[in-house]
Amino acid sequence: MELSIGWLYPNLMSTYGDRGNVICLQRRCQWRDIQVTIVPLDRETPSETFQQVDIIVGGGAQDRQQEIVMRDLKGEKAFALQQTLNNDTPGVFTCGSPQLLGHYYEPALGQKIEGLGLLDMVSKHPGIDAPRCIGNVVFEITAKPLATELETIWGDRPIVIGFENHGGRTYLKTVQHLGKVITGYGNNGEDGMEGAFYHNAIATYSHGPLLAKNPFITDWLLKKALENKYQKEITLSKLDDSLAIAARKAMLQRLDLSKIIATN
Ligand SMILES: NC(=O)CC[C@H](N)C(=O)O
Repeated sequence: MELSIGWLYPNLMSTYGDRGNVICLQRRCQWRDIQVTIVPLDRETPSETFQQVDIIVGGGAQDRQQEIVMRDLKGEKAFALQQTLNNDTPGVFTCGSPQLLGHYYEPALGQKIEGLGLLDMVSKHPGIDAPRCIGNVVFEITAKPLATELETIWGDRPIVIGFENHGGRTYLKTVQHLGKVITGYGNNGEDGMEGAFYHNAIATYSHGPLLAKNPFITDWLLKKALENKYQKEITLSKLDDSLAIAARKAMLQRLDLSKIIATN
């Protein structure tokens, strides 16, 4: 079997280590003898390519880079990306990239950046004096049917452990939340909710990188992508996740959560 991973604007949207998500997907494919190609979806890339990949990964970026990306991601490319996500292609979008999938992002300085409007939500930076939302974040995925699917893969509650670093605050309208915050800020530090879930697209504020600390999300993305591509049910072989599990335990202990959450 083979998969292609589309990586949105690798040069402009890799400020926060989210390249690690691409590496995790690649490695977990290679360990299972699944051929994998990484396809940069960049300024030089023709719009058709945005529709030819099996998984999409979008990372975090600074406000200035988000503006450059949105200028490029207009018209045909925007349409192609919308089609891809509406056709249930799985994707993981972190921090700056979900802000661009919503209606708009208002930075602290400069003009409002119009987004794709695919996710019914808006993001605003409260101003240069407002504190950034920085730190370790733990949340439980509650979005349907994702939560149940993840629990089946992981054999445990889908508790996500990550790291957030954002000035923007996101407010959801009709789109489903990804999960409920256990510790950290989440979407806006006010409503206790984190991320968004749309078709098979996971939008989150969590870096980490997300997929290294939460291998069950990596496997869910791969399973969905293979099932879409080969039109049959896929059961992925188990991998040795003992290092990731040890890292998760250490972090829960550090955050004084190990008594409340017994997780893999
Ligand atoms: N980590 C990020 O991607 C940051 C996104 C955005 N520029 C913000 O500060 O809100």
